Amino acid sequence: MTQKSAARRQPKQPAAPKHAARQARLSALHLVPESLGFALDGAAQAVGAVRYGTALPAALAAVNASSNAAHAAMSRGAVQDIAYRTLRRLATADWLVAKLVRKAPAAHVGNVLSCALTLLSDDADTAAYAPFTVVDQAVEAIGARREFAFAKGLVNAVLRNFLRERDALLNESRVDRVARWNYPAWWIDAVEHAWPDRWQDILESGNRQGPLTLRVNARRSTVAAYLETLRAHQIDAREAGVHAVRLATPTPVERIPGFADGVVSVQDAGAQLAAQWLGARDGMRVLDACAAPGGKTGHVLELADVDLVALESDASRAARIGENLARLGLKADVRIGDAGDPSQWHDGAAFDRILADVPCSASGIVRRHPDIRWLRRESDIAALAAEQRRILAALWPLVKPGGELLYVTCSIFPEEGELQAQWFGGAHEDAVRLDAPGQLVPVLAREAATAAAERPSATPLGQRTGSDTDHDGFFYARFQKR
Ligand SMILES: C[S@@+](CC[C@H](N)C(=O)[O-])C[C@H]1O[C@@H](n2cnc3c(N)ncnc32)[C@H](O)[C@@H]1O
Repeated sequence: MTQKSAARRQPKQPAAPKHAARQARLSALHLVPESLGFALDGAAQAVGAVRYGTALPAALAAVNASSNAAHAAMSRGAVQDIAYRTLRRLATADWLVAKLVRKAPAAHVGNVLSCALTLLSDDADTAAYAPFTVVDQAVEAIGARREFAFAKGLVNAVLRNFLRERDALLNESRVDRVARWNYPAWWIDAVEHAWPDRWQDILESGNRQGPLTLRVNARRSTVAAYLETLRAHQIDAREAGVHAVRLATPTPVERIPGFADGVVSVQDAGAQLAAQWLGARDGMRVLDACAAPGGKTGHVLELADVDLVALESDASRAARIGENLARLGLKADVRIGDAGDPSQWHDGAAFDRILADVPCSASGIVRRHPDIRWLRRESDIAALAAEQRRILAALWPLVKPGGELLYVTCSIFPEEGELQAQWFGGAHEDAVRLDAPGQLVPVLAREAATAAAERPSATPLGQRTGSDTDHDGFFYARFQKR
């Protein structure tokens, strides 16, 4: 491949690149499981599966399941890290592949190239591997698959050519809007339309790795006491909300003091506002209408002794509610059913509080789930908005007079946020809209001061929300029934 021939090809868009035309079954892999080559091969398989519509956690589980248990244990962390990095920069990587390879390569070869190019695009201070190691191991990874061994020379040449012109190529890729921002074009347009003053920061923050935030179980400890515990374990952390503590460096949960015993749970600071704003008090009857895996259910139960029904439509996900509550030593009445059809599961008794954490695009949590942007379609947003309305309309009659419903989405699209709240208020004469956090958008550090000023300073319970702003994107609206 020559410079000239590379220049002849136009870069392509990422969602369904030609090199992902068909996902082939792979031959046996002969590589050392601790090697970067083994991890690149696994990450390439996971990225390939995401291109075909599989969610990244399921794709990674399938990759691990395809190795023997010992090999999977050795490579799991590196495979995951490379797959996450690549999906955050998939459009840039695909642009580079299209630019540097004359004829679209086989799907697996293209995916190995995308993973390797992502690692080589990292700045020196954040790069996980030395460039020569990445090139060498990508070639090894391709050579270790019998059916792709012919492409070793191609992979070697593409990666070396990239390194020779790295900065110029990366600069050139930024001219392409999709390659620059690493989201589908419709997503970029939607964020720009909704947030004309801060769309670039929102997109950029979605490409950073989210922090690890913990929720301190109010029945077991306090933020101040738990920070002391962390200090004693030499773990650097800071307060990030009323019950929230953020670790300076993400740490596996097995190494987090008290996690196994339910002293803390992993939960984003933005998600922790749900239980606070729901304001459930001892003795109340509460419905968590879309409950799995039970993150917010656990928080509500940590804050008050309530009679809580945890509803979930997906039986396999519902099982996780029980697992999470067991770790916390808490109990709920878990029911399987459609929140939009109470006749399936409702016993007729009304609720003082309903938490409606409805299914949504998850556009607010892309920094933790970089696959979401590539899995969603533009048409999903209208379909999800219709589903959210169906669920809200069905839940409202179950709220007691004087009771409250808290509507929550982890979305930054107004169609799933403020526009839904306005529709709900207009469609329900007996609904009074109360104070609530409204739309929280994930922001970069330099925007944090502005965002802190915009945030409400107190919850309805008079608690501080904390001045922290490094949270995922959420929307909150609260309604009281007259
Ligand atoms: C945003 S997640 C909930 C997260 C959960 N509240 C937490 O904090 O851990 C939405 C959940 O709603 C479930 N769901 C989707 N449609 C539903 C429906 N019609 N009725 C009940 N649950 C539904 C999904 O399976 C998913 O588990």
